Amino acid sequence: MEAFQLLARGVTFNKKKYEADISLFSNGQRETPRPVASGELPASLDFFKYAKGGTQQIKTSVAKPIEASGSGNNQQIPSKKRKRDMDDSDSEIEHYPSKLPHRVTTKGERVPARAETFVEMQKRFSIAGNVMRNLDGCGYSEPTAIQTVGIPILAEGRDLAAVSPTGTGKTLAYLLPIFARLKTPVSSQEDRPGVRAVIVAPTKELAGQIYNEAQKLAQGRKWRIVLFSKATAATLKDPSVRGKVDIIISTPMRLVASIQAGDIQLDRVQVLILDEADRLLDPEFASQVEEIVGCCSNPACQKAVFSATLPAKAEKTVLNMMNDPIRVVVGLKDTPLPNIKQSLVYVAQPESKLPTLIQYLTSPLGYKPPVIVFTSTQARATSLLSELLLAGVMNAEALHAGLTKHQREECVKRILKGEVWVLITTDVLARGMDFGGVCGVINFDWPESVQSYVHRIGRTGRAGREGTAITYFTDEDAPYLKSIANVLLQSGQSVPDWMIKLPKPSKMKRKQMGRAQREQPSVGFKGENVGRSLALRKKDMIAGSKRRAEKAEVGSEDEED
Ligand SMILES: Nc1ncnc2c1ncn2[C@@H]1O[C@H](COP(=O)(O)OP(=O)(O)OP(=O)(O)O)[C@@H](O)[C@H]1O
Repeated sequence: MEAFQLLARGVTFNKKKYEADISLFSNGQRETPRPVASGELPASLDFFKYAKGGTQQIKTSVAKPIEASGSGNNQQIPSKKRKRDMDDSDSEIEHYPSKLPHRVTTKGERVPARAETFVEMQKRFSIAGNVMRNLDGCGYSEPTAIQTVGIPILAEGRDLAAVSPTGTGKTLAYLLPIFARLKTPVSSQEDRPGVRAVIVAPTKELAGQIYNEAQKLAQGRKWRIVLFSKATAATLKDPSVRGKVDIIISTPMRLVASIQAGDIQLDRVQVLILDEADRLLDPEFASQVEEIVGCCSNPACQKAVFSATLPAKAEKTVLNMMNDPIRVVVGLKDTPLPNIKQSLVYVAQPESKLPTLIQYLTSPLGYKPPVIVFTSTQARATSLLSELLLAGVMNAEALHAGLTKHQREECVKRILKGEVWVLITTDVLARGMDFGGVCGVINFDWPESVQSYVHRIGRTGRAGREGTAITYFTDEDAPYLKSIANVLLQSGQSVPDWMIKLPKPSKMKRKQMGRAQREQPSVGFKGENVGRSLALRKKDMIAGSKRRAEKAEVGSEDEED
């Protein structure tokens, strides 16, 4: 069957009409890789001989949505885990906005009372009328769980470490209190204290998205919100310009470059937010973030961190930076919401991933666009795009850190306009990005960590919508299955018994796996193996794309960050 798929690549073929002929290639048996979440242990994976012991499914019940009254059911969670989280908590509440039940655990001294509606928040925290109208304009009628709890905490000036699943509205949970705390735009104040709030995010794309959200809320008033780039950083060198800035949104590297050049001071910052905090504490960013935190030297500076995942070590670090903090966890840590239907698909060999994906994307039954496909490296994203285009997959694009700023921005615009059906990317887009209505995520390459898995699949199933997440795994990935299988189990999905019984890979093995993922060769057969005419088409396509990239380059002003 695979041979048939390879030979037929790039050819439009009515598979339904010639079903009988196709079946000749499959030797009467379909070898199509299949989801194993509900299946048996593939013989080649039975390293530990679990198959004999049966492949009984573990099935935890999926949380039932609770009624708007808010009385009711907890998400079903393994009892051991539930106990651990409850021991942690000072209070436990449930919330239901966006159609999903959420269990909320808070820990800390004198936790401010939650606010059930935006109107209640306006009354308690004197939120400006225009911000309320803008909320309405965005279609936000009731707060999500993290908003009901997080907004009062921040609006009352407390430090906060918040963990809430992907797509549950964390951005608004910190933007709204910033506007409440800053009260009036700096331009209407006499002393022009400048830069009063700083939001740090790990990628330019995410910083840009937060900026757009902040602008939507700020409409109608003279808030000065700056998305930090080389160009804006240059204009802020002038103290009279800087003095009029309310909020800066930046990646760590860009902000630190300005701090080190003496072009910006953060000593009057009143609110510092670290979005995707655990990522910001990775070695790549940690020293820069430390420097930013150190420069926000105002003793009254309020600090808050947000993420869908916060491993224990990162949590300890952030809590140490804070003053009398409150910790909030919505749902279970590191656990996707049950509205994302997850499956693990066994594909045996790395070479089988491509035909499996092509079959999925060209199936006569169709798939629901748009989908996001994650690869482990930029080179694999680029080569996978070439292969998909050759196979006739429509409206596919690749977006990764190897593109210029202009190319990345243009691609994001096309995604937001709905012009991209298949977006191939790397972990650069795994966190925070909110492309409304993404129907599915495909992990073409195995994610390097549980956190990466949770954030990748969180690009779908946002704001209470449904989504699907498919993860391919090969024989080589099998030793790392257990941790992801546990995530599925914890979020209420079916997982075969043998997966849970697999031994946990050591730290050393996990490191090796990360290296192996990054060292994978390009995807596909590099032209010469798929026939001369296809190779020529591929060459033309690459030349065309280079020409377009060069053309785009002319218009681009700032390629850094
Ligand atoms: N109160 C609300 N009512 C309806 N939709 C909302 C509300 N708050 C936020 N949203 C929408 O929910 C979506 C997800 O929000 P957001 O991007 O802030 O999620 P997040 O929790 O930060 O996710 P991630 O962990 O992936 O960064 C956005 O499209 C946003 O517009």
